[in-house]
Amino acid sequence: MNDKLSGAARTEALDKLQAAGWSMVEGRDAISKLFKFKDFTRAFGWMTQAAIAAEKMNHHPEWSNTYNRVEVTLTSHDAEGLTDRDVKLAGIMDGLA
Ligand SMILES: C[C@H](O)[C@H](O)[C@H]1CNC2=NC(N)=NC(=O)C2=N1
Repeated sequence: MNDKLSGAARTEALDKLQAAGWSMVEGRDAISKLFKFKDFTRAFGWMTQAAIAAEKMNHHPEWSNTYNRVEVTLTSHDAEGLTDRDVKLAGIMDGLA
């Protein structure tokens, strides 16, 4: 699928994501954010909700969890870069946190 973000739409989307704590991944067209929770139960509960939302969108995060922290990377593998799907999933994840 070739729906990679570009031009003004990309700049605007990345500005908003950066203001929300997301940053560009070095060497990849991807964004990442470290989510921190009170404890493991909160972290895993959030992951469960985010996983259900991701599955509904058929758009899946790269992520890892250690105790109360979840490191998330988003990119669109089929487009080999950032798309609206990443922006949407990032917004959902922020809303659930
Ligand atoms: C076959 C299936 O539709 C694809 O593999 C989907 C599933 N989830 C996905 N998630 C992400 N992040 N990128 C993709 O390109 C992607 N593709």
